[in-house]
Amino acid sequence: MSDDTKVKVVGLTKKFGDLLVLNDISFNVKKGDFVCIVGPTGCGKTTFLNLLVKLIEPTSGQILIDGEPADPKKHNIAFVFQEPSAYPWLTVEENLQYGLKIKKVDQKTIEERTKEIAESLGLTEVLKSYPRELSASLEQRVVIGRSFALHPDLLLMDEPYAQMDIKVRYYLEDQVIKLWQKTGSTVLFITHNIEEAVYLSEKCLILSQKPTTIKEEKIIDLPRPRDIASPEFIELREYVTKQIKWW
Ligand SMILES: Nc1ncnc2c1ncn2[C@@H]1O[C@H](COP(=O)(O)OP(=O)(O)OP(=O)(O)O)[C@@H](O)[C@H]1O
Repeated sequence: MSDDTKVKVVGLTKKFGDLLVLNDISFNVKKGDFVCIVGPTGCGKTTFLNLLVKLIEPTSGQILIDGEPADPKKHNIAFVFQEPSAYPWLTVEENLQYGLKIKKVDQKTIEERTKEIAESLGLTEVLKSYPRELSASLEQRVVIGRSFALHPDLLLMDEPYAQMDIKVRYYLEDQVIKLWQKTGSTVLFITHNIEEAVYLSEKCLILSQKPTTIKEEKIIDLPRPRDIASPEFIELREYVTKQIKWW
């Protein structure tokens, strides 16, 4: 495996009973890449992330991170799922610092990261609040902040902005790009929103209907910052939409 491969997926197959969901999928993700996974509803996008973090086991095939079987205990992975899942017994500040304390990061770095993340995600005013005192959208920002704070090697995001209004979503899309540019993390981002995928990614992995295979790996070679109203952007957005064709 070449040195610049972060994630290597080999012959990955997942069945639930008789239902064949992922059908012998293979692909590589380069270190530092930003890949969006798009595809029809129910094609197995979340199943793929669940396999990656070992919530479930594959029927066959494997996922390697840095050449070794994926293991969230060993690899520096952070994830944000669709439903907000801040730790309810901790304040916002304690949530942001949770992973850093487990990793025994020094106190000065913890304080610097907390300040920076709280400012960039608009959480400074609520640092002493508990998740139950926040809206779902604000709670999701806490979860996003908790994962950003770790400066993970691999950041997995499953429709993280689905519940946000459009202004907040645009703002948070720019924040994830900033984090990615600053830390060099590899990002795998699942979304239903094709505009979001073309705005964020260096590559769109387009999945087929079940039994799911990779329909295309589409390179998104637009300069940044991207302009969603430019003809080049619209052309790519329409191309990816046509490839998915779930209607
Ligand atoms: N634990 C499970 N047991 C049985 N079937 C499952 C299980 N988890 C997922 N499935 C089925 O596997 C298929 C893929 O589900 P998955 O949630 O991964 O799709 P998805 O692409 O993320 O969907 P969406 O676009 O709606 O978010 C679906 O048909 C789903 O019903």
